[in-house]
Amino acid sequence: MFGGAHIVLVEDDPIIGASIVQRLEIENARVSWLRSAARAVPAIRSPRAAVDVVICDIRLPDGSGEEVFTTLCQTSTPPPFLFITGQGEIDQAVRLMRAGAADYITKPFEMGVFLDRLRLLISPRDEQALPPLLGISSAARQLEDLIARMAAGSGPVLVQGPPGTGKIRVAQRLHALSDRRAAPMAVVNLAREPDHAAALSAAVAATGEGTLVLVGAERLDAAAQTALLGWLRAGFAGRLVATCGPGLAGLRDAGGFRADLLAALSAGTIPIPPLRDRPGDAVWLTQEILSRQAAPPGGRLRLSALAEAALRAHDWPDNGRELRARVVQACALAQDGMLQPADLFPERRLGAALPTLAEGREAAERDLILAALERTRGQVGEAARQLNVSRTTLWEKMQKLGL
Ligand SMILES: Nc1ncnc2c1ncn2[C@@H]1O[C@H](COP(=O)(O)OP(=O)(O)OP(=O)(O)O)[C@@H](O)[C@H]1O
Repeated sequence: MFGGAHIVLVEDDPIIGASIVQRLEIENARVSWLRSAARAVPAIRSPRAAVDVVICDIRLPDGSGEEVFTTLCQTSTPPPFLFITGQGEIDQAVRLMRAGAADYITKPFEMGVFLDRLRLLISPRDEQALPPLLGISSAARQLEDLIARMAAGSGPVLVQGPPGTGKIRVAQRLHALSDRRAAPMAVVNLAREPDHAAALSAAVAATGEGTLVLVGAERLDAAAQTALLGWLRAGFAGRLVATCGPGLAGLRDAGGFRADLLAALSAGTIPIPPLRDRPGDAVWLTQEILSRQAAPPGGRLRLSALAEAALRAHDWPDNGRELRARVVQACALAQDGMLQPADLFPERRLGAALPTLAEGREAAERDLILAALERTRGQVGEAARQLNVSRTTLWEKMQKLGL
């Protein structure tokens, strides 16, 4: 019935808890059973696997289910909550429904009725048992819904976001969810292709009715831009998915990208926000990467509370790519089975080396360029004038710094 869905049960009564767990497991769910409010909050906030639904008793030994729900709401959009209430607690349950909880059921209940109510809360997307792609934040969930809806279409898609946010993963998910998934998916990384028009032409032929992924659309040279527009207008049988950084509109304004091609590409846009705006996803991605690392002899590494706070606070200029590199490095540095902030950010250890002059210059340039873009509301030409450099120089620096 539950197709591998991950259900969190917050229940202190050993008899009720055991009978619910047993029944849910028979129905093919994965259940995490927590017996107190104090354990429930962190387990739902930073789960090892995305949570599809939470079943929560209102009365807990160290607080109430309401406190668990409202604490989670302070930092994120929690998964659907089904509350279990006693006869006298219906007012509280109604209040929680108004605050966004999904449903409640009053004790004693028939197991069949309980399972039916639970099934309604597990969305069809989750029944496909697809693992989260970008994270568990509400922004990531909304993006995944958008990807699923776009997968049903056939027009070009532009996946736009800062470096290392997983744009190629999004393109792969679009292909995997579409009815083109049995056809080929060809990837052209423009940074590695000396002759863009020739690489595109070969990929168009190889794609057939499948998906053509164009990585780094802002690099597309003028001749290849014209050729690509021609293919799209002539009714290209496959589907084009292009990835790009946040500056494609600026490049168009500076005359470096065809406006008609950009309009055609951006009819369907998937904008990926930077990781620093989704701190919960940074913790989720860390847990994901840890769970895929070979476990050291003492057992799988755990994340200390300080390390979790450091992950949430970091700026992540290189997003998921940086996070992956830091976590892999931290696994080699960690001691006593626990990841600490200094394992993830060794450059912050006392006595760590100063940044090099080149790093310092790069950081100062980044700050100045960001300030100029903010002042000119993103107008590259005007920002270049204020910084006394040419538009091309500014554009190249923005590319290099991933702005
Ligand atoms: N949500 C994520 N889950 C797992 N890995 C991720 C995620 N986001 C980024 N990564 C990792 O970061 C790296 C970059 O991913 P990907 O190539 O898809 O990003 P991108 O946005 O296309 O990057 P760029 O624009 O810099 O080329 C990969 O190693 C990928 O595994």
